[in-house]
Amino acid sequence: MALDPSTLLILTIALAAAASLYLTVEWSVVRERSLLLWSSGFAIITVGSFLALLRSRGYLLVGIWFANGLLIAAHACFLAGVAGFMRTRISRAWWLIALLWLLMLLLPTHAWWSRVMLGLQSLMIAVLTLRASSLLRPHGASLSVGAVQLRYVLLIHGLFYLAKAVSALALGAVVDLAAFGGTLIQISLVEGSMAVMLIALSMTGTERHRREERIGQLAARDPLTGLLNRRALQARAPALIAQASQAHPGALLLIDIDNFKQVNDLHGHAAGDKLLEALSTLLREVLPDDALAARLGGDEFAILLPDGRQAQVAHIGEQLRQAFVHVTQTAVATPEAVSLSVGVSLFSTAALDLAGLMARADAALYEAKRAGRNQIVITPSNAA
Ligand SMILES: Nc1nc2c(ncn2[C@@H]2O[C@H](COP(=O)(O)OP(=O)(O)OP(=O)(O)O)[C@@H](O)[C@H]2O)c(=O)[nH]1
Repeated sequence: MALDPSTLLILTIALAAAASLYLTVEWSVVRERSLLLWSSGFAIITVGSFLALLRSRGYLLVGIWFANGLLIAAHACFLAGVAGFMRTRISRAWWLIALLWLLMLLLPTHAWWSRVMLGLQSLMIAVLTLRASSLLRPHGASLSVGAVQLRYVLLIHGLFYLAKAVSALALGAVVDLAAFGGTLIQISLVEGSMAVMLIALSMTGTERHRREERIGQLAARDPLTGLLNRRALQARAPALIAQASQAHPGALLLIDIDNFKQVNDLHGHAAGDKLLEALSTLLREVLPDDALAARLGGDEFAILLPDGRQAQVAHIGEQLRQAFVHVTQTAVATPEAVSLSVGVSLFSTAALDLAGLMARADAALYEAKRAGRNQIVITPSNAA
């Protein structure tokens, strides 16, 4: 079936313009540079397809190959956008493509050059697209669904252009780029309109997902210390508590700064804030990676340890207590020592939930305060 190139071009113009507009609106909300680059790519495709449509009807506005060249520029924008999205820099050598692009515009008009133009153009687009797809490989961090979709859509699109370059240059296919003649060009027009739609769809998903992830992360954190907040601890604690067994007990530590009010009263709120930050830094240094550390509010912190053997917990508590006293002694002068009181609740079953463990740790903390502060009181698990 012979497909009407004009119809396909009009379809591509409409889809690319819609994609460009859609991504611009998305950019106006998210303000991510990659969205603007991708939107520019689609705007360039819109202009290129429009110029190609005019050329096919005999209106040659800017050089015979300019419209095809624009497709290379559009894919360069896609690559730059992907690099921005992945927070990576691409080599300056990619600017050579721009140079090659300009040189290609000087190719003669003769039909034979039509094949050369299509081959070189397809090769450049394939290289740009496959590079963009390879940048989207997850490096340690997992990618969102949108980003994975984009990676595969770009991979297939790039491979298609590679096959197109080979067929244009090596096979004896009929290629009349200027008049959109030949099966290869017709297939390419169909692939083009499909690719516009799929690439744009996966691009819009990528940044939105990242933004939602960022909002989720912010909502889970205490703004001053960056530790988990109470709500996030409540959400994550059940999974950790459920792991506890006689062989692998866990522990909940409640930490409260002693005489913290004196720091605020004598040295100002900012000095108090600095001390809270210093304690959170200590927690990050001393605690194992699998621990959950949260600021519950004011000068009160909670820690859930998956390794809750008594000796291990006592060691961590003691490390924190000593290191904190050292910090306060050198940083703030107060009538009474600013130190840490720690109440611990050990657990070897999931019999108690977070609230139950908190109540026990709170009782132990109260004991520590009553016994003169600056100490750790541990409630063993068999007291549950
Ligand atoms: N700088 C600062 N202070 C805070 C913040 N949130 C609460 N506070 C203050 O923390 C202090 C908590 O004091 P308390 O725990 O009641 O008293 P304390 O002096 O620590 O006494 P003990 O706990 O009994 O040893 C109060 O002065 C609050 O105003 C905060 O985000 N920053």
